Amino acid sequence: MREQAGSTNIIIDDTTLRDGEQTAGVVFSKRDKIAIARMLDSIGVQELECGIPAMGREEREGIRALVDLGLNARLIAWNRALVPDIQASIDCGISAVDISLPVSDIMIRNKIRKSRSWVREQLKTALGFAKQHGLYVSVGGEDASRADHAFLVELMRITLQMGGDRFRFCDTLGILDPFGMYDRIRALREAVPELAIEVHTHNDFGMATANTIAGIRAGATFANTTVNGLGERAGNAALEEVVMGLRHACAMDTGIASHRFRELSLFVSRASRRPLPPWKAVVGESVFAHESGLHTDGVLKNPSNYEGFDPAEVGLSRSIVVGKHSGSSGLIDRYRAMGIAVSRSEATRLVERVRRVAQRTRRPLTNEQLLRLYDGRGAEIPANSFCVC
Ligand SMILES: CC(=O)SCCNC(=O)CCNC(=O)[C@H](O)C(C)(C)COP(=O)(O)OP(=O)(O)OC[C@H]1O[C@@H](n2cnc3c(N)ncnc32)[C@H](O)[C@@H]1OP(=O)(O)O
Ligand SMILES: O=C(O)CCC(=O)C(=O)O
Repeated sequence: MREQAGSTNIIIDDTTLRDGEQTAGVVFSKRDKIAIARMLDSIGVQELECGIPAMGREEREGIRALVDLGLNARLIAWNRALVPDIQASIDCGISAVDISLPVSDIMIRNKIRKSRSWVREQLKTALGFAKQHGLYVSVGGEDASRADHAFLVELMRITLQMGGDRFRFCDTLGILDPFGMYDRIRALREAVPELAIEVHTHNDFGMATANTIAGIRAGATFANTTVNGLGERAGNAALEEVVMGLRHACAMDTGIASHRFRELSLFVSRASRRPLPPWKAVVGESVFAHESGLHTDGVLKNPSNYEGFDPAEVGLSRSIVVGKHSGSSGLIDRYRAMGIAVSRSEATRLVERVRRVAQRTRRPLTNEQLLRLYDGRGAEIPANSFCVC
């Protein structure tokens, strides 16, 4: 198992407890929030966006309970650029805040119905208040991907001058592609190299993870993620995908211990009541299941033929499925696991029968079915006796 590639200065700010819970219809119990925060902390996630104090008493109590855990991870709370919101964060014992402002003309005009100068002044007021209270501040540029570059640079310079700690570039609608993301972040890095950039992406076109990684490659050092990619509409960039993608596609290690990803994903899936698809990248139960004859043969000879990383790295294990697309190598291996030695010529004969059964039942075969085929009783198997594997 390889947990540590060259380690980097990338900070994962996981927002499962904020944007993840904004998934329409999702509500975490206080107990689940605590358990999720503890798990994320224990695997080394450096920062948790943990909620929105302005939502009221119950949310504040939940945030306070997280503060009281004394985690290693920094807790950061989301706020509008309003002094009372920030005061509510302070009242929860929070020492780091995201101060969010819509920054595109579309949202400035049509959502908050204000002007660029209002945004500028409101940023100064809110950031000034937060800094007077000694808070760590990420300034959130909502809808930054549709904003004017020069205006973003102006806001970043205000942030820097007033002691803000970083700027969050949000692709709020998930409309960028990785090339666009790379160019936007690169240009902002070059314009204001002294201010750290955080990337927050959405998955509306299935590009959230790719866009996050593109942002990191362009120089962002903070990345927002959510477990299982929960989040508004099509969700955010998935923690497990970003961490494993950075590690294996970019040789950048976040230092996060990935071997509990499957356990974490199952927990969040249950807590959010959002099922985890078997094919879910990185953590789905089937992502290391091999059926196709040529793949199975390759994997059995050496797993690296068809696996981008060792399943143990994320707490999964490999399985060989016998079904319609199987070949003799996979079948021999499966019978061997059942304690039965099958020759290649026997396997070739059996493959034909396996295919017929799988075609009829439209499912992989169970050990019991394979035993019956081996004993020559396959034709007796009634279709309705087959279980789903
Ligand atoms: C892109 C994102 O994910 S941002 C995070 C979004 N998350 C949420 O909305 C979940 C939690 N939200 C809530 O509980 C509520 O919306 C609250 C507590 C924040 C605000 O509730 P309410 O006061 O009832 O107002 P409502 O929900 O209608 O919010 C709209 C108001 O916020 C203002 N607003 C929106 N964003 C901002 C901002 N970043 N800074 C300042 N004001 C803002 C709007 O202009 C509007 O004010 P107006 O009525 O004067 O035009
Ligand atoms: O911090 C912000 O500005 C908003 C973050 C967000 O959830 C978004 O823009 O999608």
